[in-house]
Amino acid sequence: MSRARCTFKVAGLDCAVEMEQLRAALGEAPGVLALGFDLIHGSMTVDYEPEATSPPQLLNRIATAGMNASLVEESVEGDGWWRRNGRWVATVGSGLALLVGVMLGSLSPGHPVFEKAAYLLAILFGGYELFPKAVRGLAKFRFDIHVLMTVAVAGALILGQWDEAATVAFLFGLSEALERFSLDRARRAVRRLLEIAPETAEVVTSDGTVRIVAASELKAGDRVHVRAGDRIPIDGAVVSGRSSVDQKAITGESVPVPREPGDPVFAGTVNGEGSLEVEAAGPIGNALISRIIAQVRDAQAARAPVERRIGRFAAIYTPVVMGIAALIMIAPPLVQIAMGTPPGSAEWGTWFGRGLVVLVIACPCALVISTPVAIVSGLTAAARRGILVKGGEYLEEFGQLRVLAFDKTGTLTRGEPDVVEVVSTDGSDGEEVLRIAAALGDRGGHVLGRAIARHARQRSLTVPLADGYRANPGLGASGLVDAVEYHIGSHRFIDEAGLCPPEFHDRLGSAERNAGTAVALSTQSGPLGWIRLADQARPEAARILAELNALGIQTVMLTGDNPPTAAAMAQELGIIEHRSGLLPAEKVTAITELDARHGSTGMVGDGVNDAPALATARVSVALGGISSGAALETADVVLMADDLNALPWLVRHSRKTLARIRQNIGLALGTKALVLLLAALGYATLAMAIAADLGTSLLVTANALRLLRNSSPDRQ
Ligand SMILES: Nc1ncnc2c1ncn2[C@@H]1O[C@H](COP(=O)(O)OP(=O)(O)OP(=O)(O)O)[C@@H](O)[C@H]1O
Ligand SMILES: [Zn+2]
Repeated sequence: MSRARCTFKVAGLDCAVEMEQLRAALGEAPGVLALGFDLIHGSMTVDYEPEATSPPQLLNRIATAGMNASLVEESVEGDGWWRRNGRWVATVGSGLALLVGVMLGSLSPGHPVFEKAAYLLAILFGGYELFPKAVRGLAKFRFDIHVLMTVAVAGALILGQWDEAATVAFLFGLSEALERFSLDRARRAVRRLLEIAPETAEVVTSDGTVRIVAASELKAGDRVHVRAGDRIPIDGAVVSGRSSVDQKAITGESVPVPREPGDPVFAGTVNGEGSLEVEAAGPIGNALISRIIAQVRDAQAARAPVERRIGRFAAIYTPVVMGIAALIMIAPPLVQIAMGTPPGSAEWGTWFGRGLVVLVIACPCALVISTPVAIVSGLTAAARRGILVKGGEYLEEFGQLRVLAFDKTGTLTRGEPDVVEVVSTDGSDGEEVLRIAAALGDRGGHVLGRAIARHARQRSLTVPLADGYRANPGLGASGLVDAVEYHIGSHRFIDEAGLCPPEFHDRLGSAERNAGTAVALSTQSGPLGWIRLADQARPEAARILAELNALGIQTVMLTGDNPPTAAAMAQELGIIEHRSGLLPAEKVTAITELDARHGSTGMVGDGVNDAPALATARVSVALGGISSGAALETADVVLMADDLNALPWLVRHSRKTLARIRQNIGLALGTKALVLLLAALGYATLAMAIAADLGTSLLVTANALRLLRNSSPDRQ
């Protein structure tokens, strides 16, 4: 069981009452081991089992107790030198004792007592964690790895094979130590993300002097001075200065973004050529980088389906092999007896020994440990490239993806449409159409509406206020301006409302064949005109779609936009399949149908209109996690950068992760089969069996950890 500690700053924690409330909320929570309070600084430390809970879950519990807290600090393995190093000390001790035992055994006169004492020491050191675990397992009638290995050690002792028993105990201790080490290594790699944020900050005080403060002490409103070339210590907004900032730490892309007063900046990113003054948005615990790390940690804690499958397999495999071992121990001597050998001279010892070897082979170590290491390494490598994958299951799903559906506006296009034409049915210059459309656009959050409102202001029109705004997702919106009811939306919208007379229908139809999206404006009595807006394809979109196709992934565009616009955009992007005029519910049907026809279908979208379709897809992907907090919370996969570049890498990376897992399973099972064969033929010793297991464990773990290197962020 591992132990971790984190520290929370709790608002209003200054007397015993709050302390008791927190005790009540957290004391009995799963995975919580101990609570500590510091009333002077208003902070609380929680010791917990990282397998059972996580800081975000703890934060939720604190929130349900009605208190507001933020994460200040966490350390993965609890403190204490022994806790971190005890296992290694014991393993080294066991190895040394084993060595002494072997040397004493090879001396010609022999010192049986000292020799046995040395082996006993090796057994105790090697098994100091193993034996108690076995006892606990047995008490619950659970025949796990620990029981297996303990039986093997005890069996060897019964046979008088002290050296074998000591070797088994030592090697098992070593493999457990290595297993923890590799998992910790993969997990800690995430911490390096946090470590990129500086520990101290220069705070500008009200009298203009600069004070050095620990980054963990910063709070909302603090003015922080960031020198040229330094890392930014906190999330916030630039209040003075001009510079460019390298956001690679978060987005994985090192294209500097220009920053000036009003622009947001993030902890851990690197300030460029100019110095900046930044107003902190909140404590470091709420910073984007901290939230990313919390998400990655949660993702690491969740078991991927492939891990569960292997767990289920091991749960069958282990007892089956135990049964075979028992059979090998008893059956051949019984056969000998049946053939007439007197029971006393049947070869009990030989077969007991062979059975023990099989028992050790039953240990599914290599099989069980390699997969979590691969998944955790895979998630971490992705996070280091600015790709947040919310769990091993999505990595697995991405590796098997057949179809990727894309929303159009804001995903394949920039999502910043410009008004290119305003047409009024009364033949005027369309200012009235624009004013009313802008009034409605001001009310809703729709990209097109906002673009119309922006355009009206650029033309210095006064935009009236609209009342009673109602959105009709995927179609349009309605509202009152100066007590008159207006409808704005797609051609389909006014057609279905019966507000599209034939002559207007034809004119609008031919306007729609031009580039862009035409949005019609109408009253209850008929259409007033339309506004055509053009959005540009993202510069990287066509290239990325081609790359995905080359990887064997079919790309589909799903849009609520009208057919001619959609067709033109599809042609420009080289996307083969597209479906247009879809309402949100029809996008859901499209996803279900694609999934049934072609296999695993994922979707990339902005989550506003597409939330139902995104939820239906096997994996949902959101872009621009750095600019939209909502994306960070809802999508299964978040590309922190606001572009599509990470997608092909993620496909290759997920496939690589799955391939590593498959290689590892093959290697582990292959070795086991080989040793089993040798054991059946009587060629394998106990120590050989466990050494093979350890060797395979090492190999597969190293193979899994190699995925971490896949993140070398400079390749684009
Ligand atoms: N609030 C609105 N104001 C104006 N037009 C709207 C509004 N809502 C929907 N529409 C119309 O309905 C069409 C489809 O709606 P919407 O863009 O919301 O769907 P979508 O599927 O998200 O589109 P896309 O695939 O382009 O992102 C738009 O092209 C527009 O003509
Ligand atoms: Zn019409």
